[in-house]
Amino acid sequence: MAEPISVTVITGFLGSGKTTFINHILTGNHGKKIAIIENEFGEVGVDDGLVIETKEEVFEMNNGCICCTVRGDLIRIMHKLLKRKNRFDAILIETTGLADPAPVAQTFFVDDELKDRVRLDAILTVVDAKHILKHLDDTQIEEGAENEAVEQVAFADRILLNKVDLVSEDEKQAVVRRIKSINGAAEIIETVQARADLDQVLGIRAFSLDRILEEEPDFLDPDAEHTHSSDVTSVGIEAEGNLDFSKAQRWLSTLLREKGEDIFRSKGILCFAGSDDKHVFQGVHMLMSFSSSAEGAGRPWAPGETRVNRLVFIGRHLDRAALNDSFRSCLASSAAAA
Ligand SMILES: Nc1nc2c(ncn2[C@@H]2O[C@H](COP(=O)(O)OP(=O)(O)OP(=O)(O)O)[C@@H](O)[C@H]2O)c(=O)[nH]1
Repeated sequence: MAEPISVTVITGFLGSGKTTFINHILTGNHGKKIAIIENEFGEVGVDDGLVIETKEEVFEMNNGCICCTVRGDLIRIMHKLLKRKNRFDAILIETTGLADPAPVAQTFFVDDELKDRVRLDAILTVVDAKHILKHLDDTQIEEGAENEAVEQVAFADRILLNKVDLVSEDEKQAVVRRIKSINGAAEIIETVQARADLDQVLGIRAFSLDRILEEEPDFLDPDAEHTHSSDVTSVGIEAEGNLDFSKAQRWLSTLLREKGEDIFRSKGILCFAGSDDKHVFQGVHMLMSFSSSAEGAGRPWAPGETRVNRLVFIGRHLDRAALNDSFRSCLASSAAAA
């Protein structure tokens, strides 16, 4: 029988740098044929426009959460990939920032076909050095629900301590201590823009079933209970039309300055009046940035592609009507723009 295909599960809280990491791998010199399975949280998917275009194949699963409702889809995609004549050397699975990696990993041990033909190489957890403590110590999570940021660190075989450019040495050491208190076994790799040495993250044979069973004795029980906190929700906006750049920038910077504690993650693909480029907006709590396809961010508009603004806000206490209204008031052609 052929050598099992290596699967890497990439997890990490909202905005930690998972897509950045995937892009780093895709542009790296690994000589492997890689398939990517992506699962994004939020009513409107944006990541398909943010993963850079390469010859690799990307499969999206955006109809629910990979660790709960769409595990059947994951199994179906995996079976399909295994049937391919020209096989993949490796499969990367990017989970949503709110996923528990354990049920995803379990899939490869309880499905009879996958068990024999796939080898879970590692669970890699990307950690945002600036924001992780806020989420590990989140006191607002509903009773009975899991803190997914803690689960993601606990289940990691290797941790990418990312965004070390945003913290001081003391802050970084505090994060390292906290990570080690949750998971003393995982090696920690410090990164900026998730630029880890590929030999340290792919084909590392780091996943250990024994360690996981120690951590979670019912890991192999397909009926094990698993409850997400339901107060973190998303508001998606999908609309044609050109935005006025200054208005949109003012709107988003004010919004994140005032509500960035509760808005964990925001991102979007935007159309601006007077520009043919695709523009990318990225927000993680109060930090935000704009970039464009002309600068290499995201894929440029394809010929004939309908230009649609797609934004998603993920967090607590989101005001859907206010977000939609303020978006509309930034349209260059709207009455409010006059
Ligand atoms: N300063 C800094 N920013 C980073 C670094 N790595 C990623 N970012 C930025 O952080 C933002 C989020 O990165 P993504 O890679 O989209 O994060 P993600 O984990 O895929 O996010 P979601 O899956 O949407 O939750 C983007 O604006 C990135 O450019 C880093 O090392 N330093």
